[in-house]
Amino acid sequence: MKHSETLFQAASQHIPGGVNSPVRAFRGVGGTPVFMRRAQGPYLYDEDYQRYVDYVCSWGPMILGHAHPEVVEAVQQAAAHGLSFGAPTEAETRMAQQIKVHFPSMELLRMVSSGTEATMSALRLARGYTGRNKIIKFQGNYHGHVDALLVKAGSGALTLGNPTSPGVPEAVVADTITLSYNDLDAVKQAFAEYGEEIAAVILEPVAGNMNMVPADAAFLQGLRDLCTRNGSVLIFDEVMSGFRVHLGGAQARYGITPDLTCLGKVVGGGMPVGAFGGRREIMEHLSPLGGVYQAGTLAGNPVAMAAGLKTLEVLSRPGTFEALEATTRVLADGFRERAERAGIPLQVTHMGSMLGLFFTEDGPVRTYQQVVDSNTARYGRFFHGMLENGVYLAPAAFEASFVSTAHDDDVVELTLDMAARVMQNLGD
Ligand SMILES: Cc1ncc(COP(=O)(O)O)c(C=O)c1O
Ligand SMILES: N[C@H](C=O)CCC(=O)O
Repeated sequence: MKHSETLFQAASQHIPGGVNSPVRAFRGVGGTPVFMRRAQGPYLYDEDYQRYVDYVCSWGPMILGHAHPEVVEAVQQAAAHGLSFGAPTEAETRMAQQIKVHFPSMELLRMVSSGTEATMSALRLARGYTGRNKIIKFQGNYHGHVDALLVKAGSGALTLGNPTSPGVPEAVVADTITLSYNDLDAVKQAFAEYGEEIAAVILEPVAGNMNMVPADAAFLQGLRDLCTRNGSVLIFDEVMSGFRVHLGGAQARYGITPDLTCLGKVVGGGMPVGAFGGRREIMEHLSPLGGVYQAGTLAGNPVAMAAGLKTLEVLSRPGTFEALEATTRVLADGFRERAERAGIPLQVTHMGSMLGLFFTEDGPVRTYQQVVDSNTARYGRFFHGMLENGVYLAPAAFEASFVSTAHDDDVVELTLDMAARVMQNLGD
């Protein structure tokens, strides 16, 4: 950690908290963030030449593992033809077509440069389309740092104790109604009170920013029905769950179709990309067809499209997703079994290639309250024990873990051996 410590001190002189995104600062688990110098397959290598099995996967995007040779080659080829044109390219159409193969509900879609842009734009569009202002979101869900959605948010906002951010004017969040995840009665009540004023309901259909909590199918179906009945737009934020819980995201997994979908992470293959799209009738309200303005200098960037397209192509090969899901299941079962043997109460959630670890007896975990009541101090000790043994988990108790196609049986076995070792000395 010697070099990481020096680098962190230097970074802290110039960058707030020494990091360009807060959860990286390790405040959720204590200690000094590990500075990485390279990554390959399932491994990260730090500045002190330590190797780690990586379950952060850059917070989701690296679904094929790091520096996948086909993706790197595609990026190199695209870069050699120019980094950005600010004009349309054929690759953008191919990307839209490729996404629609898996997400047919996205009849029209637009590329942006981050998940935050995707949710921000979807929200504006929903409001422009309905002519209404109020929106419903859920506690512990995180949709990027969009002002109107930084209310009782998950991820770093929750970890760092600022789920509702200072700097967001009250007027901006006056129309944000925040409810409990998986609590359909609360949503029914809100619709009973505000029905005709509600522009949109936005949620993570599999929440990955309060660790990993799947929505109940009845909850999602209930939201679908309420939105349809009240003329509100149902937005699935699948920035994280897209291509992760199923190639077609949570909407394919649950068989419930939203009006708008937000994507990010995997769709960019490690490059800064997001996308939003949905019903044609709604999407046609976007400029230049309609009046709802949305734009981006680097939107549809050719190098990013190349990375995303190749990632989706490799991921779509027969058997690839199924194998990834099977690996995740072995890992989840293994964590459960090792914890049981060590007498440590642990709840494990998993779906597709996402996984959640909660140190609590209170399962299955379905609510925000269960998440925040879990033993986060113990998670911190587990995190550091695993780190010392060469396994890099999320440096915060409120983040999901991710598996890639590069995580093979040996890597999983090694991870579970280390987990068994660390659980021997985990304390209370
Ligand atoms: C579900 C979800 N939505 C939106 C975002 C925002 O994406 P980005 O960080 O690319 O802006 C994230 C991650 O940060 C996310 O997990
Ligand atoms: N949970 C966040 C996104 O999914 C983590 C990424 C970040 O905030 O840096």
